[in-house]
Amino acid sequence: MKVCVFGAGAIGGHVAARLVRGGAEVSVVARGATLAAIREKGITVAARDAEFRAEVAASDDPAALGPQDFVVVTVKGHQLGGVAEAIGPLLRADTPVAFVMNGIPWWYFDRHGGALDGTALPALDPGGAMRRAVGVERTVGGVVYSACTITAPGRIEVENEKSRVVLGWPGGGMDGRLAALAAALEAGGMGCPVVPDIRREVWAKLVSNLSNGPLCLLSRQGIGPTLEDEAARAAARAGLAEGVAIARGLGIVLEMDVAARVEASRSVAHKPSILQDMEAGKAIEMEAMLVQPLALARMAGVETPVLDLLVGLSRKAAEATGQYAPAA
Ligand SMILES: NC(=O)C1=CN([C@@H]2O[C@H](COP(=O)(O)OP(=O)(O)OC[C@H]3O[C@@H](n4cnc5c(N)ncnc54)[C@H](OP(=O)(O)O)[C@@H]3O)[C@@H](O)[C@H]2O)C=CC1
Ligand SMILES: CC(C)(CO)C(=O)C(=O)O
Repeated sequence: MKVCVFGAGAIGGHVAARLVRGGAEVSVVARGATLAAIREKGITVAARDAEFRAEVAASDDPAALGPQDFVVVTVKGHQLGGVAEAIGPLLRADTPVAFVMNGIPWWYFDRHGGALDGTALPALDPGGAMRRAVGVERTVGGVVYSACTITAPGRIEVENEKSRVVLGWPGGGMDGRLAALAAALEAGGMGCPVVPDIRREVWAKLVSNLSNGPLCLLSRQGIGPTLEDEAARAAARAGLAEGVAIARGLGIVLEMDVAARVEASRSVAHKPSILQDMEAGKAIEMEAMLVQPLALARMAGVETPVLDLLVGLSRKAAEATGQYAPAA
């Protein structure tokens, strides 16, 4: 199976290396120092279960990699415009494209059903560029649980015990292509359940990003250290509860013990990717992960005073340093 991972950063590098271990023929679209390092010495993953190196074909030009059986996109939300421009040469008529990223995906209301079916989210897909370049027919939703940090170009450290990517077609269902990708990831040591309702998975993870992410941006510390503070834990519980309420307003009922989830997060030292980007002086992935969920809350008539404050202050902090990234 020929798979291309578009964006070989922390998550993309980890996924690509697991796919190699699982027997897939893997290439990556990468650039700059990451591309040079991967060409020279492959991708190194240091995880709890194994430390290993994986060789992949790498290029900054998708045309050099050619048509694929599957493409996995793992860039930051505000980098999708560049992907839409470049992805064409990787696609045959039937190549599925999985978007394995945090936040509300650009396709969220496609194949959604009901009154909101087909609602476009221009802040996540300006001008409909991704809809034109990829389209919903071949789009697969993805949610990733893997706490990754790049410690040198091409080297990724993974903090959590066992990583997993959850995949699902926006309209539900399963087919051989998804099964083959999932099997390769599983064989490489990364869990990969395929689920009938990927939007539920989006929200099940997003509620944590929404509450912990801004708190860590404001404290400039990892999740566990931030949650040592009792007031931060109270805010995290309130933020999580508001996230669950937004999901419910959109028709997704999450069975979640918010207090238990906050307690469990106290043992996670990881600095969320948005904090890693803030510290590195890079653009911060705020639109898909923080801003759009609150826009959807307004759409669903759900009030979110705690998240409004947390996200509002985080946005101000990012704007003050020129790191607020609207969609590309
Ligand atoms: N890191 C983590 O622990 C987790 C991250 N996530 C989510 O996963 C997604 C990916 O995050 P993460 O891996 O951390 O991000 P990274 O910034 O580490 O990786 C993205 C990579 O894509 C590259 N890229 C972007 N656009 C292009 C392009 N047009 N051509 C070539 N390369 C490109 C970037 O290059 P460059 O650096 O030059 O921009 C970068 O190397 C995000 O949605 C994030 O929220 C989810 C769970 C955990
Ligand atoms: C913090 C983590 C690993 C999950 O909550 C994440 O999604 C991120 O770093 O962006």
